[in-house]
Amino acid sequence: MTPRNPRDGDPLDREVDEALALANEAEPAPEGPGYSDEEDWADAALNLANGRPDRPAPERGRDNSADSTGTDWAETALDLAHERPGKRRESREETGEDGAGGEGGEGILDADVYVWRQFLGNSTSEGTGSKNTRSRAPAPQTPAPHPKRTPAAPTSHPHPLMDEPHHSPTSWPDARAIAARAAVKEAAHAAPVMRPLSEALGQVLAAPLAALTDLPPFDTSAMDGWALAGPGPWRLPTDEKDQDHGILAGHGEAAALPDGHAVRIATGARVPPGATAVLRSEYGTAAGDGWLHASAAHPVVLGQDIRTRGQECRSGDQLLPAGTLVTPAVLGLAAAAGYDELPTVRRPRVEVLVLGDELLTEGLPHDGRIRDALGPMVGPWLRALGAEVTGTRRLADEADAVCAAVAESSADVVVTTGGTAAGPVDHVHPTLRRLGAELLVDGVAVRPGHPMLLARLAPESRESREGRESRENRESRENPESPQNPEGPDNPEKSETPGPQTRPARHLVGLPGNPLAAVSGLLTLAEPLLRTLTGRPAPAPGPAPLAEAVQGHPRDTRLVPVTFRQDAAVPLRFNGPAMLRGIAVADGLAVIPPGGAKRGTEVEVLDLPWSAIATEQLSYADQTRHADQAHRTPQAGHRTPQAGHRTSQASHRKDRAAGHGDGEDISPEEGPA
Ligand SMILES: Nc1nc2c(c(=O)[nH]1)N[C@H]1C(S)=C(S)[C@@H](COP(=O)(O)OP(=O)(O)OC[C@H]3O[C@@H](n4cnc5c(N)ncnc54)[C@H](O)[C@@H]3O)O[C@H]1N2
Ligand code: MOO
Repeated sequence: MTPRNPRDGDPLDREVDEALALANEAEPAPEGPGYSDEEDWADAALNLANGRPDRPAPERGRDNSADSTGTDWAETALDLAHERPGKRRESREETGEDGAGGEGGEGILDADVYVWRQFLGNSTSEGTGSKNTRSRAPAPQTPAPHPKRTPAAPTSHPHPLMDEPHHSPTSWPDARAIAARAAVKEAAHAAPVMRPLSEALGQVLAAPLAALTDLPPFDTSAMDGWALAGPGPWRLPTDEKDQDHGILAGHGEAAALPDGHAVRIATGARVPPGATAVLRSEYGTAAGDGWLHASAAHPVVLGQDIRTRGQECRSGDQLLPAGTLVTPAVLGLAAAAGYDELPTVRRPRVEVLVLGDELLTEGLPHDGRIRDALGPMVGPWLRALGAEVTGTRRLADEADAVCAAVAESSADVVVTTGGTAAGPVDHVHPTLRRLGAELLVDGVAVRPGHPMLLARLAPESRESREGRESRENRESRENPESPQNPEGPDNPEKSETPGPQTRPARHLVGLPGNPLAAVSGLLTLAEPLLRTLTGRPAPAPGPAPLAEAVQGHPRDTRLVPVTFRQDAAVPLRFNGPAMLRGIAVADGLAVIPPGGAKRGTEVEVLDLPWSAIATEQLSYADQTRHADQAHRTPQAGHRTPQAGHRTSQASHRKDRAAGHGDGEDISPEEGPA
């Protein structure tokens, strides 16, 4: 049996996570990151906590004969933590080691001390000077058990990966890159969907938008005034109607204007042939003698206030590349350029499976049961990421039920919540094994959310598809009113179920059950996966300076909810893995590298995809109005989507930051610790 990775499933790691959250809340964080002088003791504390040796005994000066009673091994961690930096540095140099994590740049975790203090009743135990410490330390290879807390031993903690080759979590950047690449083939095979403009908001252009007309399509007047021919003064028409209104917008071509003549014209009206300029009404005087005079202050310039045909674009010009998000402005431009419908990227169909017997769908928590916080949250977020959420189903913690639900799902992407860890009813790993799925990412070095996973499922088998289809047909015959989604019309769109040939594989994103960990999984794995499947551009990198230092995990990336104030990212409290209070008032998730980040450090901030939700909702309203209109696939010869052209959408961060700068945002200090 391969020894378990000490980082997998260690309860102490969870304590560290909680402590990180609390440490951020309790005291102002010291100016991080790095705390390079203290790297050793943090490693030592973690190593001992994880029941593994920290340093070879001679270098550490441990006395192997020391008695290993009770709290010794824990005290040792604390003792190491209290060592003087100079001493530690010396020890590091002596050993030539680079820290236990092997990833470099590891930093101290004040939170580690916090955890240890909690275990030890907030005391550091008597006589724990740097020298005494070493002589009292137990043999590092055989840490004595703590009376209250036994360091995890390989055999005491079954983990689904124990029987597999050495498994280490994927780094956070790698996990995102893998997720972004995972469905490239599927994205390339998906046929575009033609949508009427009224249903295209929030979709992504599957093909470049080429102008179907010149814009403006003819020479138009930019102002209300007179169309003029040649130099003035100009003779005005004698016809009463022409004197009153002249040429109005929305009419066919007017009669040619002879040289030296003028005629009233409205903004947007077609300029008559022969006109050389437009004179604004406020710059000219029609004295009543049949002549128009330009005011001396505004001499007429050739072509003034005429918008010439094709000024904005010529027919055939590319206005927008494929991959552009259809915003209200894009709808307007497309309409102006002659479009009635747009080729859009087919939205990936996503089914959400919420696992957990303890979950309630209504009312207050009782009898050890809690409200399902993920069911209401994950679907809308997935829609904001461009998915067509076909349904959110709650499943019992029952292996066969979970396996059947995943196997039979017709969705392109199955998103599960909970059950990713190694508990007795955590059925995600066993299900994936049973289904022969390929694990692309199995655990990520990120806090919270480290048990998250991404798998490639075999395409739905023919038997499974036929069984499902006949069941669905039967159900819809029996109850034609009932939506397929048991939660109601999660999405009113007509389903864009493609043929099996366009869905060569399906994917599964396993989100951890802790709610903030699930959000972390959404942004780490689901966002890049769906970005590829929806043809959306990668978000523009949006670094922001940290308003205060943030403690780091020694090896893992941390994602910390932040709000923006005067362009700086202010870390929010209540950022523990099981908490949603921080993220609920956040503008984004700051990416804190292993070891932490100092105040002022520019860190990446992941946008939370709720600005897109607004467009989804608008789209929803429009869709209900146009429910009778079927989606059509493009006719032969219609423009086909082209890969590779992606524009990055403007980041809203600056705007949001400006908004928060006015002092009306929610204070990150609000609420009790
Ligand atoms: N032995 C180990 N235990 C745990 C590990 C580990 O590595 N080894 N990792 C911990 C971490 S970190 C996380 S995160 C969780 C992930 O656990 P699961 O994905 O298996 O999720 P559950 O055990 O089902 O639930 C965890 C937690 O979250 C609550 N939960 C679940 N679903 C919901 C929901 N829809 N709404 C609200 N809350 C939910 C659940 O009640 C649990 O409290 O595992 C740790 N354990
Ligand atoms: O720490 Mo878990 O990764 O709670 O998310």
